[in-house]
Amino acid sequence: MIDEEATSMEKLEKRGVINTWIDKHRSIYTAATRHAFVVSIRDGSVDLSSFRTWLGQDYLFVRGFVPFVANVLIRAGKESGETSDMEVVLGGLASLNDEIEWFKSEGAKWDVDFSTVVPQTANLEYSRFLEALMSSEVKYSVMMTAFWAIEAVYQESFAHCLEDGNKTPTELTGACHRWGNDGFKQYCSSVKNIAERCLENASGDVLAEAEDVLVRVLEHEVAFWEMSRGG
Ligand SMILES: Cc1ncc(CNC=O)c(N)n1
Repeated sequence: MIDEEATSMEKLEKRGVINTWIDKHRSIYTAATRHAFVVSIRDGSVDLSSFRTWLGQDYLFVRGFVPFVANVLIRAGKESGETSDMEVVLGGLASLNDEIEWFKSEGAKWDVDFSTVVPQTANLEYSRFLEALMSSEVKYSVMMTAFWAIEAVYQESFAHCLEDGNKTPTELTGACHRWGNDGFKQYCSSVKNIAERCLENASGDVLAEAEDVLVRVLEHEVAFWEMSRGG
């Protein structure tokens, strides 16, 4: 092999398989991270009834996401060769504890009574998908890829609402900071590194499954944002 080829292959490898998949599925990735609802928060045109719908549905989602993350934590403790995996996931679980409290105070602020919120189809379908991922048959690397994608969509979306030139209404910056802050970005990057490390040793079949799961997360995220349109 000529040197030039070796160098470019090395570069390709270092880029990581997740970035390669994101490039390959760029349109759905952009649809998930730059949805009209998110863009409307950033440009200040957001309809408050849409925000309230999202808030109620996301509260229900997060309650279902906790057992999923707890499952990831258990798998990290059992199956990962690296002790730090468990610490990263535990950090995520701890922030979900704060997050539920945040949702409650936000619910009171926007007069959304969570006890009467009914999960919509997109939410139920997303929960069912998470349930399926908790099966012991799903490989740790696949689960970790899904976990990263779920977190990364929110990080990328809400960070966009805080970028230069935003007109995000002050009363919505709390939500944006929750997922758009640098600590959450760092945490997503740690989860991505774990997923990448696991995928390095994965078989072709497992890689194909992880890629499929990544795309399905993005589709569920788009459908989730879409619920806010109903107001
Ligand atoms: C639908 C959805 N996807 C991802 C997140 C972010 N993770 C935890 O909060 C979220 N809250 N909701």
